[in-house]
Parts: sequence; structure tokens; C-alpha cells
Amino acid sequence: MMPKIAPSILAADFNHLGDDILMLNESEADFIHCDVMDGHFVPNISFGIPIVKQISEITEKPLDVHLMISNPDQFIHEFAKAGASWLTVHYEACVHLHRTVGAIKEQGVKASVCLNPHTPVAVLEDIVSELDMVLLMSVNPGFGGQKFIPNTYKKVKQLRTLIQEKNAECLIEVDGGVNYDTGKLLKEAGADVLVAGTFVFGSENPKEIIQNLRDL
Ligand SMILES: O=C(CO)[C@H](O)[C@H](O)COP(=O)(O)O
Ligand SMILES: [Fe+2]
Repeated sequence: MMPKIAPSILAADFNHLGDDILMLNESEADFIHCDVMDGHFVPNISFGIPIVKQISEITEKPLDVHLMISNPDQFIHEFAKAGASWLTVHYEACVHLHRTVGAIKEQGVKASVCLNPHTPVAVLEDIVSELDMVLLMSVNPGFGGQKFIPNTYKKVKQLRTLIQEKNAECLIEVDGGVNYDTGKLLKEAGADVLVAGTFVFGSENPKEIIQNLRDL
């Protein structure tokens, strides 16, 4: 199956963000990945609710919002109202993960949980059946343009096995350091959605990169 592609606008030119969103409307992108960072859960600050809302006003693509924030429960309603179609919270940021996942679904938004590179897939055993997607970080969250961590391939395979064992219907998304080489191996390992920031927006022709990633 063709992987879905979620360009991360963290690597877009924020002086021309509107143009980049309109360009993505014309592309084969499946989602727009929005990286929200709070300077507390991760050592960087990106953007928040107002920017997500403005993107939602001009995009034709579902917004895949990756919350790298402490205490995400506090903001679920606001991000849903701002136009998120998917909300991803970090396992490491949630004390009552089952409650948080329920709160996302109550908003009519698809629920996704993210694991940092050091967090084993096994922690999802009792929640995976409730999820629409799992996001595996293939870099430490906080910055774009980092080097892919190869241990991720093993985690994709372990997650695929867990999803099958539990009869769950849950997509596997991978985020960080995705390019043609890592993307191909991720697809072979069983990934459904590839996030790509630097590789897409660092290129002269982002639409072609998106198309090629889909066709890997
Ligand atoms: O969540 C993220 C960083 O925390 C980004 O989505 C990720 O890093 C994508 O960027 P790149 O493709 O440049 O590695
Ligand atoms: Fe991300």
C-alpha cells in the first residue's frame, strides 16, 4: 500500500506560510502535520492555536496536529475548535492517557498517541485498540532536520504485530528524518503515514518530493 504523506510545516517559510499551505492544496499530501511545541515538554517553542486556526481556514487537507506539550488535556477542546482533524498527544506527557484519548474522541477528532524514541511499543498494549493512530518519533522531539534513529524500523514492526494481535484499526505514523532512503525502509517495515518536514520544504520542488515519497 502507498504510504500517506504528511508534510510538516515546521520546515516551511513562515514569512510565506499561506503560500505554502496553498501549494500543499495542489499537492498529493494526505495531511498537513502541525508541530506544536511549548518550551516545556520539548526544548523549543513553535506555534499554537491561532496559527492552526488560520491554516485550517485555507487548507483543503486534514490537519494532523502533533502536540509536544505538557498537560495536553488543557488544550484539546481549543485545538479541536481550531480545526484539528487528528490530535496526537505524547505518552510521556499524559498521566491519565486513557482519559485523554477519550477526551479527544469526544470532540469528534481522531485520537493518536506518540512515543519518544526511548519509549517501548509495549506500553501501548492496553490502549492501542482505542487509537486511530500511533506516532513513532524517529528523532528526539523538538527540532526539525535531525538524523533518523534506525531503531525505529524495529518499533514499526513491533507495533504492526501488536495491532494485529489486538485486532486494532490504527495507523502507524513515523516522524523525523524521513527522506527517500528512510521512507522506503519505513514503508517496508509497515508504516502507513510518513511525516516529512526538511526533506519537503528544503527542496526546490516540494510537490515532486511529496509525490515521490508516496510512490516509494
Ligand atoms: O515533530 C517533529 C520534531 O519534533 C517534526 O515533525 C519532525 O522533526 C519533522 O521534521 P524533519 O522531517 O525535518 O525531521
Ligand atoms: Fe511532528
